[in-house]
Amino acid sequence: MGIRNRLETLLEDKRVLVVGAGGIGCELLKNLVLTGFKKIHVVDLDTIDVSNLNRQFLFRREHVNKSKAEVASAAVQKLQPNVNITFDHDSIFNGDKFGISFFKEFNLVMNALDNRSARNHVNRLCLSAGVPLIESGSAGYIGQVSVIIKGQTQCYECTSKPAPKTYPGCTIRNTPSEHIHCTVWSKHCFNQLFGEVAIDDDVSPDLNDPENKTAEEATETMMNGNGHTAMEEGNTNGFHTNGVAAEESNKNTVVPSTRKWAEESGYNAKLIFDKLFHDDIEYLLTMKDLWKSRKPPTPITFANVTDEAQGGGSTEMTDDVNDIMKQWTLKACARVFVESVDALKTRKSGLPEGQLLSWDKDDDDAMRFVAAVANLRAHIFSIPGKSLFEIKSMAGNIIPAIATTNAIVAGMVVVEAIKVLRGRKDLIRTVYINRQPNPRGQLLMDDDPYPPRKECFVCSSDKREVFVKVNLNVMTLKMFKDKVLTGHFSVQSPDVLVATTGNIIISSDPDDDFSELENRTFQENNIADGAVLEVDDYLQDLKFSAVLFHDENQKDSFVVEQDTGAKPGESPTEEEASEAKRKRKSEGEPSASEGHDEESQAKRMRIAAE
Ligand SMILES: Nc1ncnc2c1ncn2[C@@H]1O[C@H](COP(=O)(O)OP(=O)(O)OP(=O)(O)O)[C@@H](O)[C@H]1O
Ligand SMILES: [Zn+2]
Repeated sequence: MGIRNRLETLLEDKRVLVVGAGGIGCELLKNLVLTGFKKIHVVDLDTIDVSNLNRQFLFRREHVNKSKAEVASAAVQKLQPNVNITFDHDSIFNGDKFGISFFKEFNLVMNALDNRSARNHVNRLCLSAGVPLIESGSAGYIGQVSVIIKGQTQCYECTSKPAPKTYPGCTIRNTPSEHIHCTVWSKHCFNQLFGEVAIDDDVSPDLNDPENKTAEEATETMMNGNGHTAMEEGNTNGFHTNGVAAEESNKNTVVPSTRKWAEESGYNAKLIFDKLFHDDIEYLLTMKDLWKSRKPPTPITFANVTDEAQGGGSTEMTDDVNDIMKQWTLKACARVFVESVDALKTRKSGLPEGQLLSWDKDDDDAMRFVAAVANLRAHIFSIPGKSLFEIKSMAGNIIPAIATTNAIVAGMVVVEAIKVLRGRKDLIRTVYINRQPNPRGQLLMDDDPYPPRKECFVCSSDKREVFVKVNLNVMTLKMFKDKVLTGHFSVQSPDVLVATTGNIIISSDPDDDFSELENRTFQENNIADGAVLEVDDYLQDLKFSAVLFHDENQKDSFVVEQDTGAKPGESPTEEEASEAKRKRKSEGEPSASEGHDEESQAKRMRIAAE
């Protein structure tokens, strides 16, 4: 029998699921039908955007705003009319439709997703249903394909993925040293003034900065209104401490939020300018310890920036506020600041009561505001400025999607898929697409799949444990549920009980009212250091223990260690050791263990580029 016939026979009755019909998904669906796959189901929640058309080649201009899953299915059906292709325009998180029994209907699942939580979710369902999964991803010129088979290879979560890049709050609020710190602050500033305010978005000086030994003195100054002109004028300053700082200084003064202050000032752009770039900076200067070994910031006012012709001599700078490729002069930044604050103020006031603006890199006013604010702050801290174009790419975390990388990834997915369906697990490889050929001239590299990690909290057959450091006096059960269980562990419908007492503290049943309990801290619920919580998500068929450790240094934040069973702080972990091994093996190329999501890809790109 020829190879074509053998393939036809093999694929005749195989049913496969493709999750995601974007960049990789379109390539993959085309490859599958051209290879001879006969029964394909595709799930995608999204509709087609104009920006998808340059690489998601199954879509045409007339398809914009239509379902990706539907249009992609119809397009590949045309390529091979005898293919049985079905679709769902829905999120894979929809547990009513896509539960374990749904996954069991397939011989193989292939992910073509773009986010970690959906990948985690499919990983868990495939493990539970006992269906092999092929995971893939790309970021710019690099890509990866790996096969996940329960009990035989590492699952997607055997290695923890690097957390999204975050910066210490005090660096952002007090001592920025890179332009990205100013860009992050600037996005927070947008939220403070016009958008949804997250607890981590505070832009005012941070008195809790561990370096700031003069905090008390500074707090006194602020509370008394001494030496801090704006404070003397009542609420014109709007400088507010975070809750903990206020508590620690034992002065529960209610200090108005930046938003409230801006609203009361009628969003007067020039006043906001002087508060952000002069008054708050003057205030930072009173925290003297911060500037012992750093260059202190230089406050600016709207009047002196606009009166002085700043930066006019530099060829790199422009007064043309429409030039997004060149760095604006300070004067131009001040002008954009006023224009964008005015525009955003008008848009915000036109919204129905209670609605807010949300930051989007493609929203011109929002982007111009962030670029101007970031450069003004950068100037204050003696950090070189950037063009709007550069800031947009940093602020939007943009890694360009490269159609060719997606095509190679999708090709390798099919190669591995056939091995899995032939039952040739001995042939399975993890494949990496490098940014450039390695010293041996290879652009594509492959490696043996790694065996499952014994302590993986998702796929281990015996010990599923994670260690979480939280401040038990600050973190409420609700914060734990939202930030740790959902935000970090991608758990969808958790039931949580305390191992020692058997008390249920979080319930997935919508009829249960746990609101009183959930709004209390762990400490208020008598949950102490070392407590073991049993977490159970019936939708994902996932159970693990979370051991809580009290850490005074965490506020509403947390640290997770889920690796070797070592207590928090003990290192190196087994994962780190095996990652080092992989790095050696791949001769400086990206490591196998890292995920496919934006952050880890960016990290891998850096490694590859170095
Ligand atoms: N929970 C989910 N359920 C179903 N599909 C999902 C889910 N999350 C993401 N997807 C889909 O996965 C696909 C990923 O494709 P891709 O990485 O090319 O992203 P994109 O949104 O099409 O493009 P870009 O992000 O570059 O604008 C998208 O079509 C997206 O809708
Ligand atoms: Zn695992």
